[in-house]
Amino acid sequence: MDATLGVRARGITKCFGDVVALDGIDVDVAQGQIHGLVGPNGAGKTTLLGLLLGLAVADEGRLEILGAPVGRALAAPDGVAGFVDGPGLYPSLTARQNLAALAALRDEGQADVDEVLDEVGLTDVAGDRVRGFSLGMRQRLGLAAAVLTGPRLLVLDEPSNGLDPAGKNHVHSVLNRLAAGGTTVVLSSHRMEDLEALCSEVTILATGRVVFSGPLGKLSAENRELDYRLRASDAEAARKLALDTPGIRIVDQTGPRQDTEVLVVRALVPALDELVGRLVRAGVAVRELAPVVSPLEAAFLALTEQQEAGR
Ligand SMILES: Nc1ncnc2c1ncn2[C@@H]1O[C@H](COP(=O)(O)OP(=O)(O)OP(=O)(O)O)[C@@H](O)[C@H]1O
Repeated sequence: MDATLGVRARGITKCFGDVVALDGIDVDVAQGQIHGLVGPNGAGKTTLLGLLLGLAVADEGRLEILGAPVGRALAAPDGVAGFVDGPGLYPSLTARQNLAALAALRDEGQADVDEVLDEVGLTDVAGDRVRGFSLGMRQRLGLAAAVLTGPRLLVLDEPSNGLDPAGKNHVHSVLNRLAAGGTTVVLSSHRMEDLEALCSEVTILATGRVVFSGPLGKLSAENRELDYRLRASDAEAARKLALDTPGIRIVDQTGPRQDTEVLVVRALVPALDELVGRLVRAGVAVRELAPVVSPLEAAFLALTEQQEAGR
């Protein structure tokens, strides 16, 4: 057992009849880390989160949570909170009443309820019945309910679903605060930009197997060519310099939103650095330079394509 890990999974397999939802997966999540689960639909993310929440038991393998082995009982392990398939809330109660009921069960005070409502940005609607809440408001209230239990492992399935930008900021700041205080967070998402903003490590799942697990930096640092959007002060001069720079290829833009002021170049980072140097020396200003898809999304697509090709 490793007490420094929030989650340690070894050889975890979970089947539903003939469907192998998880196929012998290994995952480590350090305590106090925000860890993202990524993968195509049906990859096994929710199944894994369900095992962490004690909603199901693995068929094979060993799962340790917060340093303790998980038994065969269907119950949330001590210190674990969260939700899969949306939070369980009482629709006929108000947001405050939902949390107050939970706080009463745990002998928490009303002050905690108001504080956590404020933290998720629901103070203004605290007196409204949950029945009328949008998906994003429910997600935030579900997070508030989980936070109220003072979890040491927080497990969230698609917590960003339905969130507007303000809601997303609230959720991110709650998760960052919890992690800074030592809470381990494991969450799934299809939104790469959220994962990149929040997570230090990710696990990519495809058809029940781990395709990658580790720091985001390791994914971006891998020797992979990416497509970059380049907007320069002189588009024609930039195009000529790009054509002359070894290791740079110009990619035709497709789709209805072609922008003649923007060049899309495919390159490894050193060739891109060389091109930027040449642009600057030629007096061409670089106004925008960013990957067309993020390194996580590119790695995710490449890894899952590789796996599909190998099947
Ligand atoms: N209760 C269940 N009964 C039968 N099959 C299930 C059950 N739960 C999950 N599965 C199957 O297990 C596989 C993994 O599903 P899971 O929900 O874990 O994937 P996911 O990565 O969360 O997908 P999504 O991104 O669509 O939420 C899928 O093939 C799914 O159909």
